[in-house]
Amino acid sequence: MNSENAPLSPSSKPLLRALKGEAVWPPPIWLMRQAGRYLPEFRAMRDKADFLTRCMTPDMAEELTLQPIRRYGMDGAILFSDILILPWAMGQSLEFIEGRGPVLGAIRSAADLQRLDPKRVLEATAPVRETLSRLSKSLPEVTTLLGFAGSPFTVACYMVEGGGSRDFAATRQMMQTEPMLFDRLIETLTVSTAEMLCGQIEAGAEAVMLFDSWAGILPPTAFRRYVIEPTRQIVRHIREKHPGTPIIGFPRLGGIMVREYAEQTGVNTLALDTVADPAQIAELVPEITLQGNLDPMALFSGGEAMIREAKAIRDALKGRPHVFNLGHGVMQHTPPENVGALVDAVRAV
Ligand SMILES: Cc1c2[nH]c(c1CCC(=O)O)Cc1[nH]c(c(CCC(=O)O)c1C)Cc1[nH]c(c(CCC(=O)O)c1C)Cc1[nH]c(c(C)c1CCC(=O)O)C2
Repeated sequence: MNSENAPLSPSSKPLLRALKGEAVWPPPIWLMRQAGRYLPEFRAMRDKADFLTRCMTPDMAEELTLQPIRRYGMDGAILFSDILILPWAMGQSLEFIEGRGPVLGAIRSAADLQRLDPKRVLEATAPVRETLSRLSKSLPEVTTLLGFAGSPFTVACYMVEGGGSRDFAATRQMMQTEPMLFDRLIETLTVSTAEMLCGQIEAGAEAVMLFDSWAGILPPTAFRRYVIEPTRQIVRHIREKHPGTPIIGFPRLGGIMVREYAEQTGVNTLALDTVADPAQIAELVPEITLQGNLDPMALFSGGEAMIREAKAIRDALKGRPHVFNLGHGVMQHTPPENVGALVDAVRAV
């Protein structure tokens, strides 16, 4: 067999190479929430089934994962699922309500926590692994398949609050008044998240991402205890079983604390939020891969300003391992053509 039709080795995937620490130029690109309501083909599927059904039906989840790959040829395909699948799999009630977001049966006491059953997780998430295993066959050869989970702290925020919140007051109060209960919740989530991510890797995920969307609401001592330490444990557990699989950490709005996070958790890649200055962070953290961090509003608005901002980020990180992405998810009414223009701009050399 000559080299032209030899099967591609994993290292010929630009995103995987960048996640493993190589400065690939131009940087590979994928976007958080690239499968979403801004795509007409996504909205068409939405009328067919509720969100949980779409996540837990391999046919649908596979199709939804593939939609942005077909349209834009992204370098990464992120599994269509949600961070709240984990509490749901443990037995917490979960509903996604139009215009309101997720609604869960709030965990406020030891008895509430006791009712959850982490032993159910493996079986309840079997369809997710089936989706990944189908995707590893249906994706283009150059595309990297990404699994993910929420980080224990962010998932705990939704579990305690019973949904989204402006300030997650009930969660922060539980940390103060019932630290043993909150610690137990975090420990339960840490173990289950590590196991779930290993399962995703065994089913075909080539890298995994930990979303810690609310890390930035914590003071430093709590950030170390509830963000850095659980992440470190999850990374250690995954490394023991799957030493070569890259792990992306996203401690959103972590500010200067991202330095300790990058030094101490062992993640391969630090995902930057919209507020982070890429050049400054590059100075601050060890030589790991950086991911990010265009403002989703720049993508929403498009035009020359978007292209200028995207190129400034790309050029600021030139020479260093970088994965182009947003600083947070794609906004709901983003014009799909702006996403195409962004991909072209990032790839134009
Ligand atoms: C906090 C959080 C959640 N989910 C997620 C986070 C972390 C990232 C972040 O900070 O945004 C992560 C997530 N959610 C979803 C994905 C799938 C893959 C992708 O990025 O394309 C991923 C990686 C699908 C989704 N998750 C959700 C949708 C929309 C539901 C629908 O289409 O009916 C999608 C496509 C619902 C969801 N899920 C969640 C909320 C708060 C909501 C409601 C808000 C909203 O509707 O946008 C919890």
